Amino acid sequence: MMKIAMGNDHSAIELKNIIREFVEEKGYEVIDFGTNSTESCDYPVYGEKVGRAVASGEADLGIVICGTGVGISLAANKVKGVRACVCSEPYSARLSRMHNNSNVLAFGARVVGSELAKMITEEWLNAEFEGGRHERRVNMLMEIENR
Ligand SMILES: O=C[C@H](O)[C@H](O)[C@H](O)COP(=O)(O)O
Repeated sequence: MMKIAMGNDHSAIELKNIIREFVEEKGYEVIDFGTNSTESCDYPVYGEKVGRAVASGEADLGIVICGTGVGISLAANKVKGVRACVCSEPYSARLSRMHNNSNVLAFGARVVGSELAKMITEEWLNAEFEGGRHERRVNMLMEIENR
């Protein structure tokens, strides 16, 4: 069973729970790194947790949610091996896997509604990396981490 690491800040608990259920219904196992408290917290903590879970192989993919998706995706992207992207619509979400082999999806709980978030998630999960010319470019991206 494929494992999805999920993380969010205080702004995104409700949406995280909706997406968690949606993803579980599709047959994925979710590792929930929180937060599950409505108390104000700091998104870098949860973005890093999800990034490390994906980079280490503990999870196959990750989904992170904060107010805009920006801060928590920046945090996940600081972890070596992570390619996180903020997507507010399904087309970019799909192409981020097909061309960029993204391994963490981010969106904003204050930006997208729950139905749009489900569509974004579904397109992303169903897409596959195309390889070919994109493989060279993704390898170039990852080489930046070694310089
Ligand atoms: O990129 C950052 C996120 O959107 C945060 O969710 C946001 O900055 C939190 O804002 P506040 O502390 O005002 O709820």
